[in-house]
Amino acid sequence: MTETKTTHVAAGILIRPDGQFLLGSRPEGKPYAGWWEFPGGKLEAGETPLQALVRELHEEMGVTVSMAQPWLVQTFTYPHAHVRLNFFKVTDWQGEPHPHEGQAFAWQVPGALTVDPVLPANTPILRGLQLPAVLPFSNVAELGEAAWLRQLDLALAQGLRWLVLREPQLPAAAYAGLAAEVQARLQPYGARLLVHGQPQRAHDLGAAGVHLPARVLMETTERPEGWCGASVHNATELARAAELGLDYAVLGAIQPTQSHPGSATLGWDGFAALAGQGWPFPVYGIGGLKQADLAAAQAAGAQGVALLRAAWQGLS
Ligand SMILES: Nc1nc2c([nH]c(=O)n2[C@@H]2O[C@H](COP(=O)(O)OP(=O)(O)OP(=O)(O)O)[C@@H](O)[C@H]2O)c(=O)[nH]1
Ligand SMILES: [Mg+2]
Repeated sequence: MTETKTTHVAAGILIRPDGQFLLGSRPEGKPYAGWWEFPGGKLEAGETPLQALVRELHEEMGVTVSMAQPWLVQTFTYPHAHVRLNFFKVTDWQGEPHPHEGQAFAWQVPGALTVDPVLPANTPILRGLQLPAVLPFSNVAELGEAAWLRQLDLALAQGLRWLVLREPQLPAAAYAGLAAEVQARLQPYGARLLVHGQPQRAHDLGAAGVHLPARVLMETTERPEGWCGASVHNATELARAAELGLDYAVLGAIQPTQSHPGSATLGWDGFAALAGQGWPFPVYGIGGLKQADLAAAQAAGAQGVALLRAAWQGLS
């Protein structure tokens, strides 16, 4: 039997207040020289990922990390190594990046890279960086179509760029008609529609992607095309989402909700225990949340909050 040795790596995503993040080119003489990566390197014996991150960023570019949050964990098999990459979001540091190893640096806008190629293991990370902090779910069921579309227009003008169209009460034809209305509104903003339900439905409606209910997630065996996330409630469902290589998961319920009365709730402690297990995608909290819960969510390790009723309140 052959045993695959795992190389543990820590890498830092330096994020400026304007949202741009830093990539560096790999120096000559290393595998994948010239490819773009997040600065970082291998853990030394006895080091934690955070300790390795702090050391590597200092060695490679003279930056002193003062604030770093563990973000995604990605495993990947290269011809030269099987790597386990611990990515951190670095939001505060001292010193300007200096190329101590002859590398080049480039600040990049999420979703609009100007450099290539990027190391193949980083593709999901670059997708994750495009996801919003607040993921809105539609609420036609409660507001009615006309009133909700008015709120959607306001939200788009205020920056909404992602939408999960979840209306399980609508028959297929009515859902398709609504999706077309919504697409026409999102398109001028370059906003993305995620259809709720089966992957085939998203394909037929020409949406940017699909949001799988947990039941559909558990019967899905191949990663759907386009953007794909899922609703999850436990470690088993999170593990399935990871196997499929999904872009995000929405984990809940955090608090009791009107849309799912009587469901079990996790609270932020329960959320943190599940979401903190080193998933390769960002995890949102959902269930009875408001915009004002964003800080608590992120403190619990969340990408942000998925909002249903609260996404459409207080807009004017
Ligand atoms: N630093 C870094 N390494 C990455 C990224 N993505 C990725 O697949 N890797 C892989 O992780 C491994 C470790 O990276 P490294 O070569 O930077 O290690 P290091 O700085 O300790 O260098 P060394 O080899 O001189 O000790 C490499 O196999 C590299 O291909 C990334 O974004 N940043
Ligand atoms: Mg390195």
